Amino acid sequence: MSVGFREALPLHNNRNRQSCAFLISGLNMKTEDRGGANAPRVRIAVLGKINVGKSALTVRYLTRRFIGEYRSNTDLLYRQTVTISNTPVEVEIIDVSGETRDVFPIEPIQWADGCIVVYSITDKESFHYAIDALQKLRPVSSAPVILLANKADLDHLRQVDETEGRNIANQNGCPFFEVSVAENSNDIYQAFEVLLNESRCIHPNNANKIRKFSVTKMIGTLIGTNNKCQQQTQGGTVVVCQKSDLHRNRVLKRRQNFTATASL
Ligand SMILES: Nc1nc2c(ncn2[C@@H]2O[C@H](COP(=O)(O)OP(=O)(O)OP(=O)(O)O)[C@@H](O)[C@H]2O)c(=O)[nH]1
Repeated sequence: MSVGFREALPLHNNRNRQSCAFLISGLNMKTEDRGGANAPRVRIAVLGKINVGKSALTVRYLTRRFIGEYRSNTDLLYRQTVTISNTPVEVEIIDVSGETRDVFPIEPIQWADGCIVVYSITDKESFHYAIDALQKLRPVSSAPVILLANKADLDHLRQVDETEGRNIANQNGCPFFEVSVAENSNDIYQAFEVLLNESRCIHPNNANKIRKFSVTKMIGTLIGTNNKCQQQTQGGTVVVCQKSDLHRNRVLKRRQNFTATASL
């Protein structure tokens, strides 16, 4: 069950409202290995408490695969080109680690054109974390935000009702999605589409040079132990950077000791 930006736009951003509605009505997005020259770039930050499924969500969206067992303790930057309404868009997604976060992650939020705040329906604390994040976001960023409840497949362990999540989203003027990354909910893709469309509407001229990627190799990077700063592949990239790079290159910082096992 989800609420789209068309409903949320009046509370959220009046600029480009008509064009956003047009784009949303024509949702047709798929991940691609490459895009055209001068594709616009949209940057997304994925926030949330530890263990809510931020990494699994990001990888699911980019690869259609579910990362089942892994651990991570730093932020990751993913790059991929997707097609939205027949237009290639270079997407950068920062997966903000919840593990070592003792202060609110302002840097990735200010870097991003749009934010996804994630909580787990099985973890009430993660819901409170998400509420707190939504409140702290607004003073530091005007970027579009969506609230995403994950692990809907674990209904028997549910601690947060869907209506609670939707009410908080409504109060904050943002779309709400309840999904199961493990089960490949269609709402996962709709959530990204809605956010990317809205973010692109706000930043229509952020054209950048295109990169080429390989999703398969990106997964290899996730599973492997390569610590190079950047893994450029045929279809996708995972970037490992230092925090100090954030201001210099508008590229995000990153984590170590990342191990993963991909399952389809
Ligand atoms: N049952 C179920 N498990 C999930 C789902 N999404 C993620 N998981 C599991 O939840 C655990 C945490 O997922 P991660 O993606 O590492 O969570 P995270 O928020 O990125 O965690 P940090 O990076 O440590 O902040 C993993 O064991 C995943 O397999 C889901 O939709 N359903």
